[in-house]
Amino acid sequence: MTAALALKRHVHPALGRLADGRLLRELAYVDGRWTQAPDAASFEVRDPFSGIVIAHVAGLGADDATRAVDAAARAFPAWKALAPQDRAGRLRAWYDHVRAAREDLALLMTLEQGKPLAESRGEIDYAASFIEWYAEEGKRVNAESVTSHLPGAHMMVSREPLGVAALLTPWNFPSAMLTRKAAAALAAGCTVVAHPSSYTPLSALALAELAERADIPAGVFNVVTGAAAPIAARLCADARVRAVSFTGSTQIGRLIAGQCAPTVKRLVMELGGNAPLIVFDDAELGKAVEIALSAKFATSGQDCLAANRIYVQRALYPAFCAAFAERIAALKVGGGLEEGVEIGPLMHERAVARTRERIEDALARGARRLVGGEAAPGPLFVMPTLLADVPDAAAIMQEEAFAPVACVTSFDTEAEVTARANATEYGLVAYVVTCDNARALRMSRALDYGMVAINRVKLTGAPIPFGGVKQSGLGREGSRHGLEAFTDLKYTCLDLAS
Ligand SMILES: NC(=O)c1ccc[n+]([C@@H]2O[C@H](COP(=O)([O-])OP(=O)(O)OC[C@H]3O[C@@H](n4cnc5c(N)ncnc54)[C@H](O)[C@@H]3O)[C@@H](O)[C@H]2O)c1
Ligand SMILES: N[C@@H](CC=O)C(=O)O
Repeated sequence: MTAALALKRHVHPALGRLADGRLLRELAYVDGRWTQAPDAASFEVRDPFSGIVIAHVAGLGADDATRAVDAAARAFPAWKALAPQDRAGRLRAWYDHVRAAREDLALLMTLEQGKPLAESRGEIDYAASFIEWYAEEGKRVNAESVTSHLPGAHMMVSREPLGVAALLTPWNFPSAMLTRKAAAALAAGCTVVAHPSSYTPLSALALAELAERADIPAGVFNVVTGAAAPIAARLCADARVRAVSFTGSTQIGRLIAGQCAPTVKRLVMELGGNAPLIVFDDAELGKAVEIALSAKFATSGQDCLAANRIYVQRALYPAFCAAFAERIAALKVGGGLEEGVEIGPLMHERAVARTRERIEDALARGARRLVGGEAAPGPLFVMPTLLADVPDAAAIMQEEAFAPVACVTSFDTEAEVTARANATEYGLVAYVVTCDNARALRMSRALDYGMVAINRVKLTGAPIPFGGVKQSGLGREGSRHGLEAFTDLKYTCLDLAS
């Protein structure tokens, strides 16, 4: 089905704003062809704000995933054999197309994901930055040399692409999570089979359209749409798939790691967060509140980096709660296309029900609701909420809220708050707000997290190694480490006498 037909069939009024209608793709992209499911199965993609169906996307199955791996395996030798500069040229062209289509890509993202348009534009910039970064970094895939310990032998070490990589991406960052993985894999010389979340496949399909325009060869970049469980299971079971890179919950990450064990694959896992944000009483109140607001409410709280547990030192606690409550109550809630909206809908009904249960659990355990509970503008909304005095044992402090609900509690000493912040199976990011530099460094060393932000929120980007410790993940994305994750070291020993 062509995009033009799709535009006629779907009635979402905002689709008329697309400057380039061909970016709305409903078919999967396999071996350089736009591909229907053999039984023509499809699934609906809905705008979570209005509930209006935006598209019917091809519902491929496990056998189609195998066909995509066939294509990726066929394409691998030629893609690997290209000079890194040639691969870089295609990636650079892909980057240019993404930049040029920024407004359309942002619109599609807001329609399928619900996030405010300004956040979608920011995500497109973020997504494009990974393509640009890896186009350059792919030219520098170097390995160390080894001084021979064997007489008459010359030793060489190189980095070789792993082969076919499966990329399983989530709905909260539908473009950036795909390009952060795909650009690294492609720059390393791997070929890719991507599976986007069925809530947000349109962003991935638009990126495939732009990859095709960038002359990325058939079979090198494939997007298989359809139910996650059978497709992911088939990709994990296929011995030709040498790496699986997944972003999503720790629960599904464990499942995928288990499915990959029989074929011993390289795993890159970007999983859950449960981030602590620690505000010491020497902090400037206004700055601390702005940091908390941004660290908690970006992406409407549906962010693996979201501040899930906010610890405020006792002397500052009452003033912090009052000022934070005032800022939260003023957040503008609504559809992502409305001017000035800061908080959009959640992704699905399960998330709304789960959030309500967690709020009730916290209240039953003695928490106080300072903001929230008002009527919402639609069924998938949870109004921005502030809970104070939330005990550490509450479910919402133990699990990621993934919703616009901020939980605040007080603490007395540095040692106490460090222990409480570390008392979790997660270890992605932690935030610290203090004017004492020595304490900031002590905290960074003591916090068992892969990333620590001190006196600021924004810390990500293409040059940094993004990732967590403990059950927040395996490996790193971004930076040269993200590229090396898609390579193996090859050691060659040459006999100098022959
Ligand atoms: N780290 C992240 O960026 C991220 C992104 C999305 C969701 N999450 C996590 O997910 C939780 C809430 O989201 P949810 O209810 O949609 O969670 P979920 O666990 O149902 O889904 C999470 C992701 O996993 C994928 N998935 C689901 N079942 C799968 C399977 N059997 N095989 C392979 N992939 C599968 C989905 O496509 C989705 O993208 C949150 O608590 C959060 O921790 C994390
Ligand atoms: N916000 C994260 C993605 C996780 O949800 C990022 O910046 O990469």
